[in-house]
Amino acid sequence: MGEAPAFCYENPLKEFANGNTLKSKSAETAIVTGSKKYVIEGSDGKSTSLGVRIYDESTAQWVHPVVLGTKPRACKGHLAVLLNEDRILIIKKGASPDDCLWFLELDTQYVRDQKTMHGGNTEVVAWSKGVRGDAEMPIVISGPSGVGKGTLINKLMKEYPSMFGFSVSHTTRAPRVKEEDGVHYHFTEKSVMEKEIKDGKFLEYASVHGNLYGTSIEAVEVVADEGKRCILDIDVQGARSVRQSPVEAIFIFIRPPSMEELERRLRARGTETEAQISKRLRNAEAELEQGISSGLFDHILYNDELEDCYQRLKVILLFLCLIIIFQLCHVYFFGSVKLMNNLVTV
Ligand SMILES: Nc1ncnc2c1ncn2[C@@H]1O[C@H](COP(=O)(O)OP(=O)(O)OP(=O)(O)O)[C@@H](O)[C@H]1O
Ligand SMILES: Nc1nc2c(ncn2[C@@H]2O[C@H](COP(=O)(O)O)[C@@H](O)[C@H]2O)c(=O)[nH]1
Repeated sequence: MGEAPAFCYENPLKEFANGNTLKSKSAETAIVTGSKKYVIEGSDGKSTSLGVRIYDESTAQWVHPVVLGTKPRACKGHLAVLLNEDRILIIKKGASPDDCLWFLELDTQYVRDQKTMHGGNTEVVAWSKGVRGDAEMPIVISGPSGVGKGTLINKLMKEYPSMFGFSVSHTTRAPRVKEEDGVHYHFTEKSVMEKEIKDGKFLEYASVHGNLYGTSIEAVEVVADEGKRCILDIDVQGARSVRQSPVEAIFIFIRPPSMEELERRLRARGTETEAQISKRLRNAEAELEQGISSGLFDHILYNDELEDCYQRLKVILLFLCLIIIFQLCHVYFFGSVKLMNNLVTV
């Protein structure tokens, strides 16, 4: 299960075992790795979330890092365990099952990429939620523009409104007639979105057909908080970014029966100018190439007859539900040990 806590001001395990409320001093834990001591600040009665500061022994300085991701809500106390030298597992005291496990990422690929984006010399850490069972695994749906992703997703949401939730992306493109802000997209100014990307608010983003599109961490969490499985409609670049992120997801690529049919659908939709249609069709060729042959996707679906394709999509999703039921049965019959193993190896 990883390493023992490297350093704690008090013994939080003892406190947890006694069921005592932790005193304010013990609401902080510290983990030492290399020359750095990561102090996780618990509730001081004022802050609403857990804080992080770093003591760098090589410079004898305290540093306040850039903290990415949604911060865990403050709690009565917590236990911190260093895992694989690259992240700290936080177990919150008195939190609900879906809020009790968190990771503070110190040196994961994602954090290293973000450090580079911040110029290389800035300390960066990232929070990610620890409870990530299959039940919450998002579904990423990609495919060229006009292939029918939105149509398939709409059918799914209509048939299973309490099971699936749509991740509302941000985009800098102009709204189409009938598109609503906050429902179809969060329509955003480029400068605002660029700032939010820099602040680490996005799980992924990409420049698609000349505009910026991105999935905010909040958009995915809103759906997860509703207890629904999140559906992301994103391009292939975005799918690749999600693959490289700590988020585990199921990746589905939708392909058209032919380029001629794709063009027919795009024109029939009537939402793009001639120049935009040409651009989208040009990009479609590369997207199809990457979608089919990169090994990025778990499933590739032909959207020829809409109803057939929809049924095949449902078979994939139904299979996932069976796995979840199997896992729940496992937890029910064999206790929580297996569940804990899963959680810490996420
Ligand atoms: N199997 C199908 N057969 C015929 N027409 C289809 C099929 N699937 C979708 N369409 C139609 O094709 C058009 C494009 O579909 P849709 O808007 O869902 O594509 P999309 O992949 O979401 O595009 P974008 O990536 O640009 O958002 C729509 O007019 C839709 O009704
Ligand atoms: N990487 C991302 N791609 C996204 C996101 N939201 C939508 N998209 C993709 O953009 C194109 C064009 O969409 P349209 O609404 O302008 O037709 C399409 O392929 C979408 O899948 C996102 O958040 N990230």
